[in-house]
Amino acid sequence: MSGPLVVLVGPMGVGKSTVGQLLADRLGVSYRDTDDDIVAEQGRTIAEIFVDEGESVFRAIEKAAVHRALAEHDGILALGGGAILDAGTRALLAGQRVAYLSMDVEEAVKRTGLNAARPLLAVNPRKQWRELMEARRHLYEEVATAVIATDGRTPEEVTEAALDALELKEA
Ligand SMILES: Nc1ncnc2c1ncn2[C@@H]1O[C@H](COP(=O)(O)OP(=O)(O)O)[C@@H](O)[C@H]1O
Ligand SMILES: O=C(O)C1=C[C@@H](OP(=O)(O)O)[C@@H](O)[C@H](O)C1
Ligand SMILES: [Mg+2]
Repeated sequence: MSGPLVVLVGPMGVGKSTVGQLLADRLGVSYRDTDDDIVAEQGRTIAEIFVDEGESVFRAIEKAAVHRALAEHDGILALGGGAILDAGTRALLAGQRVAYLSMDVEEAVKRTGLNAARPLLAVNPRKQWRELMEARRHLYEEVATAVIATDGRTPEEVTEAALDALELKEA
């Protein structure tokens, strides 16, 4: 299978970036995060791109970054939470090992509610998160080859559960 060893998807704040790094360490492979690629390429934060140019411009930048990373990277790849909104991206994920990290709304508010770096949750995070999940849950499920619940688990415990669910052995 070409492409990343594992692609991580799931909503904002579920721990894709945190667990992605831990998984890479445990498996002895490299880690890449498409949000980091976008910030490096654009020379500005994700929040700045949203404020300056709006969500649709961000999505176009994101789509290009995700497609590039899927073609280039062979380690652990974490996507931004909305990357799966793009049908072309979902098509590229078919045939990949894709882990969907999930959580319920209370856990989401705990992790992201006060974090202004995520512009989509800046106002009324609980309601916004529910609406985002109504629109996206089926897309995460569509692309996933494994679903890992993160509620009440530490990042290390989630990493362990992911290694089990993905049937991956450590280096
Ligand atoms: N399993 C976990 N339990 C508690 N907090 C977590 C867990 N995983 C991540 N976090 C925290 O939640 C926030 C969002 O994590 P992050 O890895 O950036 O998520 P994502 O990349 O999915 O948006 C960070 O402050 C991180 O430290
Ligand atoms: O879910 C989303 O639409 C977004 C998720 C964010 O990434 P994380 O999922 O890593 O927080 C980031 O790409 C942007 O703020 C939009
Ligand atoms: Mg992230």
